[in-house]
Order: sequence, then C-alpha cells, then structure tokens
Amino acid sequence: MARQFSSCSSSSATFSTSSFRNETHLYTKFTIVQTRTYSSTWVSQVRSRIYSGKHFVLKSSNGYPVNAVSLQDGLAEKPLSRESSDPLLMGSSTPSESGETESTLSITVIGASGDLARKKIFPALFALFYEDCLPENFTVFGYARTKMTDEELRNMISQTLTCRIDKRENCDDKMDQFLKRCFYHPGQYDSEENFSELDCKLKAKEENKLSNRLFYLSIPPNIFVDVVRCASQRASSKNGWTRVIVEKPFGRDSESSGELTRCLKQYLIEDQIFRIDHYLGKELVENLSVLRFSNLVFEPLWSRNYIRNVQFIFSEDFGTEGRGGYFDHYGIIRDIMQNHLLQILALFAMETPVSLDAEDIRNEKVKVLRSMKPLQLEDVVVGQYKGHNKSGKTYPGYIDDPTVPQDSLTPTFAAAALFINNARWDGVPFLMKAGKALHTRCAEIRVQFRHVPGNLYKRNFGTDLDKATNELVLRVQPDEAIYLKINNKVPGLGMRLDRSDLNLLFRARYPREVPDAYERLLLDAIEGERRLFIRSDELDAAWTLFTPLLKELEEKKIAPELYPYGSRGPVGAHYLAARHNVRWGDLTEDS
Ligand SMILES: NC(=O)C1=CN([C@@H]2O[C@H](COP(=O)(O)OP(=O)(O)OC[C@H]3O[C@@H](n4cnc5c(N)ncnc54)[C@H](OP(=O)(O)O)[C@@H]3O)[C@@H](O)[C@H]2O)C=CC1
Ligand SMILES: O=C1O[C@H](COP(=O)(O)O)[C@@H](O)[C@H](O)[C@H]1O
Repeated sequence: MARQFSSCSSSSATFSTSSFRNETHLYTKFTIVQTRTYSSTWVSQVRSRIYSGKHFVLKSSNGYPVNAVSLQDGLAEKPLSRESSDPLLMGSSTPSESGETESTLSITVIGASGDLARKKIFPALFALFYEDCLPENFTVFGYARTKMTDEELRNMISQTLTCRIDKRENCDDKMDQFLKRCFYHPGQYDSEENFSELDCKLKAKEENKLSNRLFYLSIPPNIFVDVVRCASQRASSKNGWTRVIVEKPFGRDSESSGELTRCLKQYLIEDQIFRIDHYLGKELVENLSVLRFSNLVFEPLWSRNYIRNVQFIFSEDFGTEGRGGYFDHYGIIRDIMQNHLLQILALFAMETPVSLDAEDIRNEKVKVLRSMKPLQLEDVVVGQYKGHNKSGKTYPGYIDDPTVPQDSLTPTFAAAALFINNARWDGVPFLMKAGKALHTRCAEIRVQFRHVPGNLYKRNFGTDLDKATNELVLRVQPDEAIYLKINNKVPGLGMRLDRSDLNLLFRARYPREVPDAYERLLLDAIEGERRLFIRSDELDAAWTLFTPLLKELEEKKIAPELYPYGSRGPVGAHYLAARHNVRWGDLTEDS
C-alpha cells in the first residue's frame, strides 16, 4: 500500500506503509541472490572491506562482520551465511553492481535532549568514529521536542565527548569532524509531519545512495509506539535497512510488555527491533562465555556437581537522584533484576550453543529462563533506603526525593533466590542482590564451589569449611577482574593455609581503556548482530518469572525493610541467603 506525501520542499515522495518492514522484502530478494555464484572479485571486495580501508572496518562483537562471511569458513566456495542475509551487505545484487560501497548510514537519536543520549549515546557514537568503526558516509541526527539548532546540539554533545585515554592524538580534529556530521531536527514524537521533515533532511544527506537507517529510542516508554509508527510511516529507508534500538523498560509486567511487543510489531518485524540491555555489552559479561567455553578447566565444573551456588550482585553507592519519578513506577526488581541480572544468569547457565550465531545463543538463553520457577514472595527480600547522617553529612532517604510519594513502598533494594529446574542446575540456588544507595558501587558474578570431599587439609581450616571452598569472581565493574579464590600454603615452616586469589586484573593485563557497553551495542546494531539484544520470547520468559511476584508485592502492599543510605542493605538478605545455605561472597572479609 503506497501513500503520497508532499511535505518535502522540493518534490513529493512515495512512502510505503510497510516500508519499515523492508528487511522482510530484502530477505525475499536474498533467496534470489543466494543462487548466484560469488565471483572471486566480489569475495575479495568483501575481504578488503573487512580488513583494509581506514573506514568501514565494521566488526561486530562476534569478532567478524556478521553481515559478511567468516573468512575461516571457506568464503570463496560458499554463498552468504544465514546471518549475511542482512541487507546491509547484500542488497539485491553484488556490492559492486549496486554501488553498495556508496551506502550511507543515518543514526537518529530520538530523545536527543535527554540524559541517556547526552551521557552515553553520543559519546559512544563518537568513540566508534574515533576508532574508525563507523562507515565513511554516516550522519547522526538528534530528534526531540526541545527547540535547538544544529549548532546547539553540537555544543551540547561536545561537552560529553572524550578521546580514548591511550590514543589522544588528533582528538580535537576528530571531535570537529564528528560534530560536523551531527544535525538536529526538533519535532513532536507523535507527528507524522515532523517525521516527514526528518525524512527530507535524512534524504538530503544520503544523496540518493543506498540508505541504512538506525533509530535509537532514548525516550520514556509511553511514547515508543508513537515514534515507531511515525518513523515507520514517514522516515524509514526505502532502499536499505531500517532498525530501531529500543531502550528499557520493556513494559512493567507480562501484560504490558506483551502489549508493547504487539504494538511495535504492527510496524516492525522482530529482526528490526534491537531491545537493548546495556549489561550484555559490558566487557566482563561478554567474557563470561569466553571463559567458560574456551577454557577446558571451567566447563566441566559448570553444574550442580561442583557448584554450590551462584550470586549476581549489583550495588550502587548513590540513590535515585534525579530519576525518582521514573524509578518509583518500576522499582529495583524491574530496573535491574528482571533484565540486567537475569540476562547474565541466562548466559551463565545456558547449555553450549550450537554456534555463536545470535539465534543459537538466544535459543539457549530462553531455555534457561523457561526452566526456571517463577518467583514467590518467600523467595525475596525487599528494602528501601532511608536518610542517614554520616561524618557530618546528610544523605537523603528515597522518599525525601520530591518526585517520590511520601508513602512509597517501591523497593530500592531486593535480594532473591532463583532455581533452574533442569538436569544441570537442579537444587543450585542462584541468588541475586541489587540495591541503590549502598556502601559501594559494584557489579559481580560469584560462583561458590562445593567443599573438597575428604579434604586432607580440613583441620587446617578449623570448623568453617565454607571458608575453604573455591570461589570464582567475575567483577563486571568497577575495575574489571576475574579472580579465583584458591587455598594455598603460606610459605614457611609448618603448614598454614591461606585463601588467596589467582587474579586477572584487567587494567594490569590489558592497559587499554575498556570500551563502554553502548559502543559495542551500537556497533552490533549497525552490523545487524543481534546476539546481545533481547528477543521477544526471552523477554516474555523473563516477565513470566517476575510478574506474579511483582503483582503480589503490590497487591499485598509489602513494606520494604528500611536500610540506611550507604549501608550494606537490609539484614533480611542474609537470612534469605542463609535459608539456602549461602553466604553472600561480597560480604566476607576476603571478598
Ligand atoms: N538515563 C539512564 O541512565 C538510563 C535510561 N534508560 C532508558 O532510556 C530512555 C531515556 O532515558 P533518559 O534520557 O534518562 O530519559 P529522559 O527523561 O531524559 O528523557 C529523554 C527525552 O525524552 C523527552 N521526554 C521526557 N519526558 C517526556 C514525556 N513525558 N513525554 C514526551 N517526551 C518526554 C525529553 O525530550 P524533549 O522534551 O526535548 O522532547 C527528554 O530529553 C528511557 O526509556 C530510560 O528508561 C535506560 C538505562 C539507563
Ligand atoms: O539500567 C540501569 O542501569 C543503571 C546502571 O548502569 P551502569 O552501567 O552504570 O552500572 C542504573 O543506575 C539505572 O537505575 C538502571 O535503569
């Protein structure tokens, strides 16, 4: 169904109401392309695009461009792989025929005036540019209601750009070059007309080249669907791909999340939706699978036979400052547990995927989530921080935030015990703990191993055998590290044992700056790599686990246990762990 709009100043334009779904059309074309024999010239063009050229060395987090072909796979003989059905590289003809090297990439940040855009998205885009990871012809557009000129947007962005610590050369030049590619269009989120104007501006920059368009929804969730509707009908690409990165929250329970997915899918197909969970883009979370699947020493231990419990810990040493209005509607369980921690848990516990392809990994993750028992009230402890005076300084309580109702029962802390009912993990407690306004900022995964059977040295540990068990810690932040607590003989005469760390401290081993999660995820979205984004069935399964509990907490008006700002959280968390024979690893003296 084609529609006619004539809002562009120079000419009228034809839009297809389903054009946002153009990846589907291109998949259809792909089946035709696949039957072709790929000439060696074409192959070498792809190769050189991957490995040479200053620009367009697009590398996804899988280590090679998903849209191209793995060079290890006997490229010359094979047609494109499944992943390469992505329109970015394929189109309906070979790159040279379509002039595909002349493609353009437009990234539109919707909600450009906001906190996330300023602090994370624009800096991440600049970092990608700085590292020569963006294609030659790229444009960044900001879109929001706030009236701003291009120059004002550039000023705003420039305040948060930084150059890599280890590569400061040409920093100012690079910033100038980047800022010149940034533009702004003010508009309403539900105005098709305003999106048509945006489309005109995008077209002007694209100069009739193959256009690929990425929209980043950095806006409150109640306007996601309006934006997707307007963008799909008025500003999607007509000859390349169109993708949309959607920020959390993806609903607040199974029902609202399902409704959001249904609405988005009126305008987009699943493959166009990139639901971001920025924890999946963190270096150590990426490393979890590498550690497990590419080292012989871990995978054989990765089951109930050797692992006593696993802990996923998130703590922040600041409150909801400035985000109380948003937070009060969601609470810590929805803000951190149902997404960030649960995603890490799924990655941690999944079976070995068939390959590193997005669908293979996401298939395994969803199986884990579907094998889990939905949480009940007795499986959780909730808390809320209260004001506190320390060393002459006053720290506000959660309800002191003027945007939070005085009688709010919203948890700012929660601890939970989860179980995976499958052969590998039967009976192993997976504990989660997440809190704001605690004594420290950290995120880590802790794996506590079982006792050594018939340990010859047990009398050297006294009665507390837990103190002698091995513990593997992946410190996601700050100061990324992987360390394994082992028992060791203290040097000297006699036999004194000590628990020490085999320590891989990233800053010591890899003295280059670790990229921000948003960089990796933006690059993946540009590349069409979906591995680190949440598929709709994963999301459904995640909500199924948490929705009954969330409803019960709200219906029964469960009062959170108060804990002082800057403390270690409610003591209830210790009792919960103790009920499952667990001690929180982050609270022991040698944590
Ligand atoms: N900030 C963060 O650290 C994180 C944010 N997120 C998610 O990212 C998204 C963006 O977050 P953030 O930048 O903090 O959000 P903001 O509240 O800063 O909103 C972003 C922009 O959206 C517009 N906006 C705000 N409220 C409304 C409203 N009620 N109706 C219409 N437009 C509105 C404003 O732009 P204008 O008025 O100019 O139109 C604002 O600049 C949200 O979905 C959030 O949950 C996820 C993880 C972390
Ligand atoms: O998604 C969110 O994450 C941040 C914490 O992210 P981090 O990368 O700084 O650890 C959290 O503060 C926020 O409440 C939540 O919405």
